Amino acid sequence: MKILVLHGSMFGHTELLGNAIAEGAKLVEGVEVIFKSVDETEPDELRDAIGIIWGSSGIFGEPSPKMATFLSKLGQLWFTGALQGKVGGVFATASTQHGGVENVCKALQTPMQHHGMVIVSNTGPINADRAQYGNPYGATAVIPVETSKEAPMNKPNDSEIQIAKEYGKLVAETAKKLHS
Ligand SMILES: Cc1cc2nc3c(=O)[nH]c(=O)nc-3n(C[C@H](O)[C@H](O)[C@H](O)COP(=O)(O)O)c2cc1C
Repeated sequence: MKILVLHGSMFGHTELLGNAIAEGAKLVEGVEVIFKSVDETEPDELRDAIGIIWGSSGIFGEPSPKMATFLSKLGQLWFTGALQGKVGGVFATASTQHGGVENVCKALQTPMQHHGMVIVSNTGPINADRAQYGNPYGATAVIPVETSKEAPMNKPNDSEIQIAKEYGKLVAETAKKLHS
């Protein structure tokens, strides 16, 4: 039972969040998790996955060009109904609190709906962490831009990583329930 976690990260930030999602999905017994960039992914690789989680950085409030290019290659999969019934989830990063991270999630869900996928909300225990860092649409992180090119890369905070792990696990569990 394969779960694909695919990122359209341009500078590495979204890749870190995607890695946490993949780590969470790996906690589900019997599930094989593949984590990679969309530009290293051929559309046919999606055919035998039971769950697909894809994510992107926000570029002016929309998914990155890398992600958009990948989505534009999925026409044949739509035409053949290849993704219908698969379980889906999304993730996104941006650098500012109101910089469009929710919009990016919604924009990443729309193609999943066109493909007939079953989208999993990012739900869990209602605690202080989720109240501040949770996002019903998917796993997200707001990561400030580095102050210079030499500065070390900023990362999602511990709460964002933890919620992302829980989301990866939830999507994988849901996919396993629906497909076993
Ligand atoms: C051209 C460009 C446009 C961006 N637009 C936004 C934006 O609208 N809102 C925001 O909060 N961050 C914006 N960002 C910041 C990125 O979304 C943020 O740094 C993200 O974490 C980068 O992820 P990545 O390293 O995985 O590509 C933009 C960055 C670039 C380069």
